[in-house]
Amino acid sequence: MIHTRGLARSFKAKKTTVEAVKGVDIDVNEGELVAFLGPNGAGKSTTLRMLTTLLRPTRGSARVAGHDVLTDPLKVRQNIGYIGQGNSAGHAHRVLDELVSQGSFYGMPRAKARVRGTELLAALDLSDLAKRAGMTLSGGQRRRVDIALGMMHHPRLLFLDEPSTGLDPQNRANLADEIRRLRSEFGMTIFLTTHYLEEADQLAERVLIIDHGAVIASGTPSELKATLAGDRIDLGFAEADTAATAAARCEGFAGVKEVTLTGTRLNLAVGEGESTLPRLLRHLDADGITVTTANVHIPTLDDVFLALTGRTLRDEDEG
Ligand SMILES: Nc1ncnc2c1ncn2[C@@H]1O[C@H](COP(=O)(O)OP(=O)(O)OP(=O)(O)O)[C@@H](O)[C@H]1O
Repeated sequence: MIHTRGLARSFKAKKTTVEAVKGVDIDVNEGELVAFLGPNGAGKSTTLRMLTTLLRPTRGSARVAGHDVLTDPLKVRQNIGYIGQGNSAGHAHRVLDELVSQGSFYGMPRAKARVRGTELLAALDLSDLAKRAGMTLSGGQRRRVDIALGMMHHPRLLFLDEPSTGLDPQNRANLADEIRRLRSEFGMTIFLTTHYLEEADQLAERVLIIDHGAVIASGTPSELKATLAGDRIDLGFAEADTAATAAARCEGFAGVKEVTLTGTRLNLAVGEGESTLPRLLRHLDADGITVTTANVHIPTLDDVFLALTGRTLRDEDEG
């Protein structure tokens, strides 16, 4: 559904050149729900704008929904839906009329567009809002109307650029349900960008992580966490000496991959945290070593990002 090779885009800004996207290879199969995750400025929107034919690549190639973005941009547009950022500015038109206009834009007769619009509003639980002016809607309602707009022409592939930015957690969760439903009811392929870790983790079947214009990892959230981060155990001791003795005992213990000693604390990289911890505690206890605190840390996608880049996405996530 999406296949890019060496796709790149640079921008000339004053005397410097910004390499926003540095030659990415992306493959998304029909029916997949993929999240493109990365910090601000990583190159997500630039990639999306190239895939949706809004921006010309500097180098490389991209086939989207079966057509080449450079030689057949019109065909690409006819087969995709694009829901960009910041569509939520007020619209004076009524919601259903907006949908009908969108359908007309794609060459649908008005009567047909009205039927399609009514169907979509029902499918997205928006029928009650059909006669409301766009500008009177809440942020969450507006995003769902934006999705309906993007789906008027029956696209097989939907692009969503930061769909939940600016929404409160409740509306973000509702939108996630909606996106899952689009997948299951309409069998759509969905490619969304996000800098919300939880959203990528819970919603996407596959996550592509982008940083400084390059794709640095691709996999299911659990694959990425297992291969790139792994479980950790944190142990606390009353004295630094005890911690040092415990560190020596933990080296080479079954399931322990790495031991880091910091003062009175030990941090262990382990295969399977929840099953290793009780065995480890019994082992240390048998040697007369008293552990004062113990925690198992199951990795998040932020730990994956940290392992790959040495930086955290968490600060971005608060925004
Ligand atoms: N028109 C432009 N002129 C100059 N630089 C640009 C332009 N558009 C994007 N950039 C730069 O390209 C880089 C990637 O930007 P992009 O908007 O693709 O990032 P992003 O991952 O979508 O970030 P965000 O999460 O903030 O939307 C950034 O350094 C940005 O400043």
